Amino acid sequence: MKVLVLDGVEEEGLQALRREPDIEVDIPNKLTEDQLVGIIGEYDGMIVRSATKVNARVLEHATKLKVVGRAGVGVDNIDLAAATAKGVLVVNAPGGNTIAAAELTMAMMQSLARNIPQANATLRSGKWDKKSFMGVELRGKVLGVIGLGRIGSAVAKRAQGMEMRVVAYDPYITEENAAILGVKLLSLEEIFKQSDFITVHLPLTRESKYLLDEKAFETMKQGVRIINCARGGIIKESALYEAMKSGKVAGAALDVFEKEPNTDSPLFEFNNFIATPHLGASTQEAQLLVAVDVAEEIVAALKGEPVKNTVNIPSLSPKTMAVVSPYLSLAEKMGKFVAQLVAGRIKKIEITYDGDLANQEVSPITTAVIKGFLDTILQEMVNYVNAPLLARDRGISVVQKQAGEGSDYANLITVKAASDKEELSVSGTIFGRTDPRIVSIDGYHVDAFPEGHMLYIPHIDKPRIIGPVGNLIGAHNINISAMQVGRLKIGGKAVMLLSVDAPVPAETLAEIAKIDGVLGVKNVSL
Ligand SMILES: NC(=O)C1=CN([C@@H]2O[C@H](COP(=O)(O)OP(=O)(O)OC[C@H]3O[C@@H](n4cnc5c(N)ncnc54)[C@H](O)[C@@H]3O)[C@@H](O)[C@H]2O)C=CC1
Ligand SMILES: O=C(O)CCC(=O)C(=O)O
Repeated sequence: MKVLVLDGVEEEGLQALRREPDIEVDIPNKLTEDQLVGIIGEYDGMIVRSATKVNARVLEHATKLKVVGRAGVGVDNIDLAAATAKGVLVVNAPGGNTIAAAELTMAMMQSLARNIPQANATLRSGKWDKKSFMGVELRGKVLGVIGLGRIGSAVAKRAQGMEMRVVAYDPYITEENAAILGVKLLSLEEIFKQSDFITVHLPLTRESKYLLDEKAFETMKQGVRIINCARGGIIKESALYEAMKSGKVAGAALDVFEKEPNTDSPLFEFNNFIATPHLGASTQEAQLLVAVDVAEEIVAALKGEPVKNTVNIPSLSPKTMAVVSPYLSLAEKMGKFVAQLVAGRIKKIEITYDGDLANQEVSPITTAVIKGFLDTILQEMVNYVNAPLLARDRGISVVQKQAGEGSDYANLITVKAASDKEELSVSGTIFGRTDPRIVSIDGYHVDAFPEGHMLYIPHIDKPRIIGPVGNLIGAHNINISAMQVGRLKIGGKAVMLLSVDAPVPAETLAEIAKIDGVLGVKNVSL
């Protein structure tokens, strides 16, 4: 597999990728969009920061691409809708650059308060000018934080260390969580009214675009100072320009712009405006951390293992991850198993969770079943991102049920598939924490390790079935490594599940089907 690394991602952090013998890492110099379009078809994975635009055109040519990793937080340079439609997983590396961005915000705030960049420039131009640079103290000032997530919280803590009073607006966090930080949650209007400094730490979304516009500046305190180390476009630059011109805003610091790169903003005409070229994450520590994180995520994604920081499917909390990850592989295999057994046009897949799983967040396990099922029947790439969409597009209704009828197992997953011809169900469990088993097929008890090649033979429970089946398979020199037989009553219907070292050829299947009492025979490969 090949992974393309762009945008100067810290190479030292890519050890997780380099350790993988099956993964080749390419780190070319800067590529134009046309160059990227020309080569992207060779790659299974790619890692970017913010410069490369992973747009619909690039994704259209990415025929092998399975995962895009963002070495950082913001994914506005990646077309998520196009990636999802194509089944390309997008992962990011949040957390690694939190402190870097929070520290830059603090540096911006102190620079605004004390005119450090301007005084430095004046002095170096040969002027010892003390009078022009009278500053203000941060102590006792009100800091309005908009977006109290990872970075907003880190900024709040640091500002409190400087004896500022911190208030925040974030509709998605609770009063309790804000109170733990010693921060009071206010409405946006109150933030505008009360704050001496306002800093934004939220993603750029339809909702947050131009959150600070003409109207917002009007309601702010005279002499407010503004900082944006999050995303260009949260602040409307033309409105900021007018507010600085009128004197309403006493200073502004931007690390990010509506259009980047930007070297000729009209805002540069103001001496009380300071700017950096999107340096929020540019510390050695942050770049190493995000590279390490994203490289690990890419390896997990390419190996088909669970990923933590997915952007275009719901991220799993470490707690949920710990619960679901042992079941993902079993669930995928159960989906494959059912897909190979059930005949006809599939209409519905119902997944029921019992035991420990009855009260857990199991939707990723449901997705794993669907992924396994569709992987078996579709040519196109199926993954955790597009599996639910592909099922919906094919008119397959997916039903998830918890706390079913109860079972004797500590945990039990039952996958029931209904087609226009038949209904069939398979149950599986994990013994201990890691030992997967298929424990029933259509209500018939079995105990099979879901791996490799298997033969499923429903039959009538009577003598001279098992022996002839074994003889026919042995005659073709195929080794049987395990055999399970389940019946509900003597002489009734029974199922046989054989684990074999190779798929059984079609002609042998035909011979087995002719044995008196055999009701059907199917190869299953997991
Ligand atoms: N300048 C730079 O180099 C860097 C910029 N960033 C940017 O900083 C921003 C924040 O990053 P994190 O703190 O890691 O993200 P986060 O996801 O931890 O926090 C974002 C917070 O914004 C809140 N939020 C979302 N929509 C909102 C709205 N309409 N109004 C108010 N609050 C809203 C969320 O509830 C969340 O608490 C992101 O845009 C990220 O891309 C991050 C790292 C470096
Ligand atoms: O990678 C960078 O330099 C920018 C980081 C950033 O903006 C983010 O993580 O959202």
